[in-house]
Amino acid sequence: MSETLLKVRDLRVSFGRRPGPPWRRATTREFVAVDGVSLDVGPDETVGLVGESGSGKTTVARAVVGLVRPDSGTVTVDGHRLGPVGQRPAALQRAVQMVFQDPRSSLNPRMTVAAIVGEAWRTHPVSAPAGDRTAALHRLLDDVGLDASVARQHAGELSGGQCQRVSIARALAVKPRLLVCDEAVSALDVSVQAQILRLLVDLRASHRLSMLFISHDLGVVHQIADRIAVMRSGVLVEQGPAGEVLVAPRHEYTQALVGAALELNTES
Ligand SMILES: Nc1ncnc2c1ncn2[C@@H]1O[C@H](COP(=O)(O)OP(=O)(O)OP(=O)(O)O)[C@@H](O)[C@H]1O
Repeated sequence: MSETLLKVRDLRVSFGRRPGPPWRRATTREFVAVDGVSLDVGPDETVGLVGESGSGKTTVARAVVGLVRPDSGTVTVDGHRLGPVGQRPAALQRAVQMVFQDPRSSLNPRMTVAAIVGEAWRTHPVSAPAGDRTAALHRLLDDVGLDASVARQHAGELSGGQCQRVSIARALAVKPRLLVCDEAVSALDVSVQAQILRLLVDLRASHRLSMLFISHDLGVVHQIADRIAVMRSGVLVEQGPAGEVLVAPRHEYTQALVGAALELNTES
């Protein structure tokens, strides 16, 4: 096993049409959303990826989980290079799981919680419990702070916070090594946000998880990240230990972000 769990190197992702025939080139400009991003996440480490809206954070996350194909650069987990979803060996696909921003739209409202977790086990049979599945499901729900009775409920009947707990349970069901959380608490009320954040901090320790935790909110990232990486306009402008980045930011953009977060804090 390598020292670094996730290694992203020189990642570049663009959107838009590729240059077409020479006579149309002027109308087929690409948009570079992520340009030359390199970052590492170590075992048991949480890295916070911050930056304003549109800076490219989600695109980095989607490239890490294989939902967008980079133009160039590499993503490796434990030294194994990851291709797009569907082309990854099952063990690697299982190793990296994502928790999305809006739990209501990432779960099928007509499925029961038991069926949602069961589907994860069907997709990754090696992680399915060998013995009593109901008991395993109840343990998993307990891990994420949900009562066993929730298993029979449909996702559409649950609150936003409960849905996010189910999303986390679904991710944990396949025993990942790295959880990519993309604005995982942003859509929730402030009090629920704090509960889910607490849950993620606890699970990180109890399940020995590494995390790439994406948020536009420095205050939230401050509560969970060991290291912080700052993105602006598709480029990583600064990264370092959370304490250093927050207390003594070097890049002027990070200084502005920290200043704005402090201002919000004193206003509230
Ligand atoms: N599928 C896509 N097609 C075209 N452009 C895209 C696509 N996905 C993202 N983009 C663009 O890439 C840029 C980066 O978007 P991204 O969602 O990665 O930023 P972000 O930092 O996560 O922002 P937010 O917090 O608002 O989601 C944006 O300008 C966005 O409009």
